[in-house]
Amino acid sequence: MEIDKAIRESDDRRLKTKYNNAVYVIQRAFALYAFEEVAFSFNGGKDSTVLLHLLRAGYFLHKEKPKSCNGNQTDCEMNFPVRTIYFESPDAFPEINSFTYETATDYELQMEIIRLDFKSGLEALLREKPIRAIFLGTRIGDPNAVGQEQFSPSSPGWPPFMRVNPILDWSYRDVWAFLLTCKVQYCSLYDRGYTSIGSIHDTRPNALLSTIASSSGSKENFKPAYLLSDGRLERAGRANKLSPMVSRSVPGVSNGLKSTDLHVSSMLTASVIAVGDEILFGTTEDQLGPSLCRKLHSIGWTVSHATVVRND
Ligand SMILES: Cc1cc2nc3c(=O)[nH]c(=O)nc-3n(C[C@H](O)[C@H](O)[C@H](O)COP(=O)(O)O)c2cc1C
Ligand SMILES: Nc1ncnc2c1ncn2[C@@H]1O[C@H](COP(=O)(O)OP(=O)(O)OP(=O)(O)O)[C@@H](O)[C@H]1O
Repeated sequence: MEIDKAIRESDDRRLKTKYNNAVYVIQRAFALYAFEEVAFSFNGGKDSTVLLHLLRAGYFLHKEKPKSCNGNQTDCEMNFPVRTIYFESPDAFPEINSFTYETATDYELQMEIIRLDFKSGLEALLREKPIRAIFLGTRIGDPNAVGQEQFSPSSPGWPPFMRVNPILDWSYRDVWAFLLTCKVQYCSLYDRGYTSIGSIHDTRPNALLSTIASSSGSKENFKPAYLLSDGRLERAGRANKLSPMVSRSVPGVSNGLKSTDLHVSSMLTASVIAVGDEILFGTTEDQLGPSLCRKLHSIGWTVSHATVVRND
């Protein structure tokens, strides 16, 4: 199995630990549920691409290799029998759609396309199929990961199934370390500065990866997603990270990117307050404030005030 080999040969110890733990969770799920009772929720995003390869590795390690292969079975020859579900939306990027379809063909995934919202789609699926557990590429830091564990029952009001989150504890860096170490394909948008991908209306390249100052007037280019140094800012290009009040004011027009930009730049204003007698005494220089201002500016915020106040 190429993935397993690539990780074993890597000298990234942290990645090895993350990989082993994720594969352990996958094998636990395969031991708890029959293959026809599990599904893999795949949307062509970077996290679900990682999960696809982990699942194939976990499945391969879980199953005994057929004797006739003499251990020489290649990845392409390995049939992966887990049902794959993709909630296809008319608002998805064409690059995401084509990557999802191409990957399903390349890895012979039994992919079902669902053209309903998540909840209704899952209700319909569970009425028809004996599914009890669904693998997701959810990670800590995703807004919907709050309160979740590696095995978390679906929320109240949702159809009943177990959410299995093998990469819940993976960081942004871990995701890219895995994709680059294993040399697997990922959606081309990530090479154009997109770091987390929602719909065409609410997602744009991450400004922290811009190669030019926004004021210079020349065409803006973006570095690849794996060069983002602070993974906590991976959702900086997604408008729905904004407060509900700000998000609601973004109209759902077909070319929503421009109007989102307008709202982001006109509505996101910050004041930076440094607290410290030592700064006011002049014995310490405030280094955090200026660096925070630079960071906020680089992701499109306006800083209206920067102040130093006393400890009390
Ligand atoms: C297979 C699947 C199961 C889900 N189960 C739940 C759930 O139990 N409770 C819930 O609030 N949201 C559930 N969701 C919605 C996700 O929490 C989330 O909104 C979605 O993955 C989009 O994430 P994003 O905003 O990071 O793109 C589920 C989504 C999928 C695809
Ligand atoms: N449209 C969808 N169809 C199927 N599964 C989905 C869909 N949207 C989200 N999911 C599931 O939810 C997980 C978390 O979604 P999320 O958007 O955070 O990650 P991602 O799309 O894999 O990567 P990125 O954060 O770069 O967009 C996915 O990995 C996938 O398992």
